[in-house]
Amino acid sequence: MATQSDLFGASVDGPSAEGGVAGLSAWDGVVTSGEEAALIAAIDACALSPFRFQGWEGKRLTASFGWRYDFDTGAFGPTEPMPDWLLPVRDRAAALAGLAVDALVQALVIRYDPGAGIGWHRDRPQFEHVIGLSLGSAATLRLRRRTAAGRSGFARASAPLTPRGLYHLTGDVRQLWEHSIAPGDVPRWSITFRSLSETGRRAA
Ligand SMILES: O=C(O)CCC(=O)C(=O)O
Ligand SMILES: [Fe+2]
Repeated sequence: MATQSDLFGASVDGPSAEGGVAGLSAWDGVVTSGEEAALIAAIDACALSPFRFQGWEGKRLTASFGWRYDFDTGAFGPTEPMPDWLLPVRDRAAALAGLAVDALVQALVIRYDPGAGIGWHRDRPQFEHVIGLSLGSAATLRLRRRTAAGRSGFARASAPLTPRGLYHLTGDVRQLWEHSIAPGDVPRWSITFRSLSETGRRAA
């Protein structure tokens, strides 16, 4: 049975400690261990390529379905449709987040080999809701938000990502906070579903 923890058990340091991190929810045990193994095998069977950003190549391996934002060129547009094996998890993700299934038009699959992580960022404004499923191993979603105090001031928070668990980023955590995952020493896989924002729909 999936359980939801509002605020995700996030621990927050600094100025926004009382407020927590609005917009962050998570559910444990959203897929079974058998489903997890099948999803990992399906991701590994995708044509994964290293994440590229303006000529720089990252260590994580990715493939996009439905819609694609190319960080190398800034191009945004439709791509290969979501494969059938992603649809049951997409439907579960949408139901838990309270969204229509057809709202989640993008899926990004990622494999993080040991030493691969994801640096500080906010997801592209062409997307709205962000829902991530973690597979294979635990990780920590690190969060930071610039404070009024000055250029180097950040409020920081973190939330545990459990394997087979799902997290949803909307509202403040999506719009105001940046997130990152430190490189691990064991592999981790993730599937991130996203809806289009008004900006994304206009660009489509
Ligand atoms: O692997 C994850 O759960 C995070 C992925 C992520 O932040 C992204 O692709 O924007
Ligand atoms: Fe992200």
